[in-house]
Amino acid sequence: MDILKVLSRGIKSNPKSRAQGAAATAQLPSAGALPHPQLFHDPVSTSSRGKKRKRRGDAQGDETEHQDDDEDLSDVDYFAPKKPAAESAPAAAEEDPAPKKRKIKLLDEDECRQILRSHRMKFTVLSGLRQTEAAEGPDSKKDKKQQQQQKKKDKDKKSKEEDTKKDDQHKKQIFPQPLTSFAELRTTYDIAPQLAANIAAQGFRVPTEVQMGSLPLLLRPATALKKASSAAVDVVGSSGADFLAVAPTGSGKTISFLIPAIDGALRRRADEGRSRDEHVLQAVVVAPTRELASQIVNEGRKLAFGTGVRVVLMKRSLRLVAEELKGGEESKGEKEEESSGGEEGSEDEEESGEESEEEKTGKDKEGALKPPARVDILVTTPKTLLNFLSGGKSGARKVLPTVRSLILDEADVLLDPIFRKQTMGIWRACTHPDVALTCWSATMASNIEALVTKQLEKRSKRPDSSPRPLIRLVVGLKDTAVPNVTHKLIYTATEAGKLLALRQLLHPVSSADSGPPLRPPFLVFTQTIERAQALHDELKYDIPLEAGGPARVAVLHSSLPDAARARIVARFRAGDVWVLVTTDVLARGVDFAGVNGVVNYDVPTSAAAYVHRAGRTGRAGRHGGVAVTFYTKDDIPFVKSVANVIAASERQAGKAAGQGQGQEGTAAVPKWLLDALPKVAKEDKRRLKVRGVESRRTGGKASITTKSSWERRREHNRLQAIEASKRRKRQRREEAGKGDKGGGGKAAAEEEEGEWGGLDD
Ligand SMILES: Nc1ncnc2c1ncn2[C@@H]1O[C@H](COP(=O)(O)OP(=O)(O)OP(=O)(O)O)[C@@H](O)[C@H]1O
Repeated sequence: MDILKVLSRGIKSNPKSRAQGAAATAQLPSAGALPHPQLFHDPVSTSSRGKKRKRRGDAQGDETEHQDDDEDLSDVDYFAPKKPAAESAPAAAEEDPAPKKRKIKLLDEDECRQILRSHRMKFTVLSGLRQTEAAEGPDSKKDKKQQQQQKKKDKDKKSKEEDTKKDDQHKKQIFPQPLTSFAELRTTYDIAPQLAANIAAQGFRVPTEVQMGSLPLLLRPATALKKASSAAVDVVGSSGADFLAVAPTGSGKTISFLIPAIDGALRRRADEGRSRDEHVLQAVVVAPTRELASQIVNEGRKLAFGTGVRVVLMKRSLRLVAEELKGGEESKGEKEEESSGGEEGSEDEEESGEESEEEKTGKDKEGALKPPARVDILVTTPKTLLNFLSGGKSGARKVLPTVRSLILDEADVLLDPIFRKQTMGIWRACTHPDVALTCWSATMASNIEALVTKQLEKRSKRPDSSPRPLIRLVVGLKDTAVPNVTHKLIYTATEAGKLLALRQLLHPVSSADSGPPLRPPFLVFTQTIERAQALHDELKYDIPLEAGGPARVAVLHSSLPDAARARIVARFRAGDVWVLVTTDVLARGVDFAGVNGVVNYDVPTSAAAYVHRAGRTGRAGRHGGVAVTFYTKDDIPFVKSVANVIAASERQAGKAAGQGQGQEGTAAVPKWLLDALPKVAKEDKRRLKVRGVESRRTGGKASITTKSSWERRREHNRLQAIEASKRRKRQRREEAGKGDKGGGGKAAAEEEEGEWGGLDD
């Protein structure tokens, strides 16, 4: 078979297979209209509401039901019909008229409980309830008894584990109001009309689970908990809460933190009587990579359009309004500790050399210091902001006393040793006594939760701070599942075999070999930058020139300059790049809506890494995304955690792992394999997370190739020469055929084109 035919699959449509292709394409994440974004809709008894809720996927049914809900709660549907941004966000809506007093209909606690259960949302108060123990319900006596016994036992033992156990006694479940439609943001939670209009302009039909759960509590905690009977209510009602959300990848966490941040900035501007031109830094959003930070800025600007709230990306050249600390207000050790970089092996954001001198120094051409930037919401990577706060080599250390909200997106990695010192440095610089912390991720290890709890408790002991509980929302299974994605685990005996298997997957010789091909666009993850570069070198000649050639394959990693990274992301978003080879730098947060496939060329180094990488496809409820993971015998000791995530995801999706012979079920990881894979020792897990598979770091296995680069170049040049010669011949025949009455030249050209023929789906 002509290899070029195979490689060019999926490029040009073939009329014969067009109809067939259309049906298949409709299943792809990159195709079709905005899907139903809610992941869970379990049937529960809803007698009090008088309606049985439909299962997930029945978008029409859900919509009707939500519209009915809306009728109860509001007279205006702000979110339908969908209009273009400019139309639906008119300037007239800019000023917030005094909200009319209207009677808000809230759900009772039982109704809240049912809706939250149906969508698999669970709220737990993790800390901050000590002050209100007296007000607790029937369980409080039991809790107290247990506490006393525990106190006795623990008198002399002050280990961390015991602290955690003690904290467990304070965990309480609560049932706040869920947001059943976006219209409620205006009618019940009273957000500004312009902000509501901007949300409407996004065209979302229903809120996702994390939006249902978090928005009421973060916007108006007192309203959200008005009907709740827990002890947390009083505390939250008076001073709000710190918040930790664990929800699946692609479930809309970004707008869940941006809406309250913009609303908070608007409210304080009104309360303080400031004009639209006076900007005070109110919120800081920290994200681990520049790509994610830029994406958040874009989302923020869409939501803040016309409100006067400025959402700004932190750059080295940016000067913020900050308070300088006088000497002695902090220890030297602390300063040194915080300004140190990330750990070895981390794919964090190194400063790259593409900034101009002006940008680096923050001075203009005449050498004068630029005025401070006008910012309400700052989005930053940890190191860029910390560099500013630590004042460079000679400057004084600074703090940000006006910040009222610190938002950690991908909080578990920001609080992991890779970024911990930098993140903690930023947190310490937010010195307002009532600064609220919110943490967001699809994965959250218990040690990270414990760290947050401990830090918040420390802060709450400061004389000027008011008591605030820490509330956690978990949507679905904590840490372990990537619903909505089809998983494949593929074994190859050798590293070289892996490359062949990848090619097979991208360009299968026949569908019987490896199932349906992955369709562009897809992301391919490797363990190291070197391997990403090497794999890119291998794959770039795989796409024929007629289909775009090497430009269709790109590589992105943290050693590239900012501008190059931004360009590649833009080309991938635009569909110009089909295969993007990358490292874990793109594993978290980035939202490429149409990614059809994720290939873990190298096994992810932890279960969490798998969840985030696989979660680049199947976003916002989209179906049809595929996550393929290759493993070799070097990976076998570490594959169990990945296999466990896959098995949990498939259980959620209702796929069976066959038990015995002939009952293999439909699972990517059959039960026999799951049982056979060795358990990973804690120490191995830790080492793997930091360094990856050791054999891939240096030596023969670190490189990726089946041929030498000289051989590859020679092969590529040979193919190009053949193509050029064919083109020349074709042109000659066409020219000759112009005088030919029977059009023989054209026929010959068609015949020759037929050699390609395979651009058929
Ligand atoms: N209610 C909604 N309906 C439909 N699409 C939505 C809704 N909310 C957000 N989206 C879209 O879902 C996509 C994923 O959102 P987002 O990037 O916020 O996910 P995330 O939960 O932060 O994912 P990750 O954990 O990977 O960072 C975005 O394209 C966003 O525009």
